[in-house]
Amino acid sequence: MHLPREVKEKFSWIPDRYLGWRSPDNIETVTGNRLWEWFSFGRYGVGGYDVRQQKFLGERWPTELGEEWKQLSLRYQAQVHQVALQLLRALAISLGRDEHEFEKPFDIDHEENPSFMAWNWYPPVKDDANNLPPRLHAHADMDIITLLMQRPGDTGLEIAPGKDVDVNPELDKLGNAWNAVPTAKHWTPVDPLEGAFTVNLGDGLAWWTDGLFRSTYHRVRCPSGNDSRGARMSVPYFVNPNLNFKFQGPEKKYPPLTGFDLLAKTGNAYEARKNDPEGKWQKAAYMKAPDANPQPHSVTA
Ligand SMILES: O=C(O)CCC(=O)C(=O)O
Ligand SMILES: [Fe+2]
Repeated sequence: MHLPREVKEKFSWIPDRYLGWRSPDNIETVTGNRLWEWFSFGRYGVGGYDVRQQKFLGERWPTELGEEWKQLSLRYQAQVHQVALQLLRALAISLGRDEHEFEKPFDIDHEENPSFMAWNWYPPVKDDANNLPPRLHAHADMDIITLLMQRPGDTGLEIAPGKDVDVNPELDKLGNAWNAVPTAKHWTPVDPLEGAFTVNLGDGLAWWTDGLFRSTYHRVRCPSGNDSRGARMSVPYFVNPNLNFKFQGPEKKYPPLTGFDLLAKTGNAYEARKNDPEGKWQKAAYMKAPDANPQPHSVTA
C-alpha cells in the first residue's frame, strides 16, 4: 500500500467490477474514520468480471508492482485455493453431503471462477488512541469461505460465530441468509497464529446449507490496552463459485443463487455504504430480502 496515490488511483475499485484499490476516502464514511485501505485482485490482476454486464474483462496487472509480484501472487492464490478445496471437502463430509459437492464449481484454472485475494492495510494509530471506532466494520464475508492470513503480532480481529449472534427470526423468515447476523452478543478475539489461516464461513455457504452453517460475523477493533499501535496488514483469499454455477440448499429454504449474484451482493454492499453516511448501509447490505431472481447490481436496498 506504499505505492504513490496516483498509481493506486489508476486501479480504483469499481463496484461493477469489484476488484482494485479502495481509497480510505470512500470507505468507512459511516464512522468518519479513515482507518482502512483495501486492494483486491484475482488471477487476472485487477481485470476480472463486470458483474452488471456479466462478462469477463480480461487480464489487467498493475505493472508498477513488477513481474515478480505478479508471479508470486499467482503462486500464492493457486496454493491457497488447493487448501480451500480440502476444507470444502471436509465441510461437505461433515454435513453428510457428497464429498465433492462444494468442491465442484471451484475450478481455479477456469476463467469462470472468480475467487480473489485482497490486501488490507490499516495505518498506525496514535499512541493514545482510545474509544476509536473499529478499524474495519462488523460484517460477514459474502463468499463461500475466506482463508485469512494475519500477520503475527497484529491483534484486533474479533469474531461472533453463529451462537454469538442474535438472529432476527422475522427477517430470517424472509429467506435471506444475510439476515442472520444483525447483532453480536459477544465478540471473541482471534489473534494470529504463526503458520495458520483464520477461516471464515461466508454468506454463500450459509445460503447453500439452508442457514445450517452461519456466516462468521467479524470486525477489526481499534488498538487498545496492550495492542500494537502500528500498522495492521492482512491478506484474505475469498473463495467464490463459478459465475454461472447455480446453488441452493437441499431444503430450498432460499432461492437459487449464481456466482454472479454473489459477487453483485459485494458491489451492492459497497454502494449502499458509500451512499449512506448515516450508517444504514449495513442494514441495506445485510437485511434486504433477496428477489426471487436477483438482478445483478440492483442497489435498491
Ligand atoms: O484484517 C482482517 O483481519 C479482517 C479482514 C476482513 O475481514 C476482510 O477483508 O473481509
Ligand atoms: Fe471479512
